[in-house]
Amino acid sequence: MEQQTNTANNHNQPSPSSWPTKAWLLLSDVRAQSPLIQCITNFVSMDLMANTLLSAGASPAMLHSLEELHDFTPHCRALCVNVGTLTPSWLPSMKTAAQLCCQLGTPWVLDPVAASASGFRLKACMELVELKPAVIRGNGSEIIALSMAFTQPGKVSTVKGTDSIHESVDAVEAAKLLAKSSGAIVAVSGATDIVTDGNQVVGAHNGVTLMQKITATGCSVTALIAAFVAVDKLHALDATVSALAVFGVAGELGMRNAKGPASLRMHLIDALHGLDEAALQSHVNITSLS
Ligand SMILES: Nc1ncnc2c1ncn2[C@@H]1O[C@H](COP(=O)(O)OP(=O)(O)O)[C@@H](O)[C@H]1O
Ligand SMILES: Cc1ncsc1CCOP(=O)(O)O
Ligand SMILES: [Mg+2]
Repeated sequence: MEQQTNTANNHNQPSPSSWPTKAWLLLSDVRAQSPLIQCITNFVSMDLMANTLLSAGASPAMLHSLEELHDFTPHCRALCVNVGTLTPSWLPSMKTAAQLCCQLGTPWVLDPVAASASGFRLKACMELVELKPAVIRGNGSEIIALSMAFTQPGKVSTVKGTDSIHESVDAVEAAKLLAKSSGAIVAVSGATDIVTDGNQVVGAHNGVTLMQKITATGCSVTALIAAFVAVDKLHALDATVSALAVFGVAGELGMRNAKGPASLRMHLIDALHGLDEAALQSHVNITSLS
């Protein structure tokens, strides 16, 4: 039986001065509870995503076989679904796991990688959104493409591939529309990470530019969001903002020792593992944008 204490749940909507405390309490809860997080993700991201979850204190499991879901998924505290290397044979597993989570009240998080790169992928992402993710996290181009698919049927916003051709701030209105039409918290990563429930908009200003040059940092922060939502599922917006800020702070601290993307990847994981309250109090930079 996993420990269910949740110190962060005792806090109301954070004021700007209490965001670092909120982030610290949620990270502490992840470390104390070590929630089991199922990840159905792309081949590129499996390693970094699992190591991100482990270094934050969560317990990752990369299971995607349809045959295992009914036994395994009910034991998870959250699910992360990522369509990065989507094939028709994987989609039923993603949908079944998401449906199981909905039935069980388990939060699940969607990463719509390269959402409009193909008609197949966009349709799959839309079908997954219908299965009520607690959070959708993408880069600017992905959120604009997915939002447009729901709000302007027939129009397709192009994506280059998995990297964004938009700034996150250019996707604020699209994120709000997607949040309203889906009921999910929507997060747009970038220089400023933007999080919205459709009304309130919060910005997390942590991170370093070089994080864009490490593949699967976006995928990994989506999984970290799943871990934070697992320990505070009634406050998914706060959990999402906190996870993005914590990952960004780990990037900032890791950058002190990094010589380039490869060593940043290593030092970011080390920094995430070693994060303490003092580091979060001095580095977390979250503001209201609404
Ligand atoms: N210009 C930037 N400055 C600081 N952090 C950034 C910047 N761009 C991306 N990041 C961070 O890198 C991580 C991955 O984001 P992003 O590159 O937007 O996702 P994706 O890999 O899905 O395209 C996030 O934690 C985000 O905050
Ligand atoms: C390069 C690539 N191709 C398919 S999935 C993937 C990884 C994308 O990771 P991220 O969205 O975190 O950059
Ligand atoms: Mg991505």
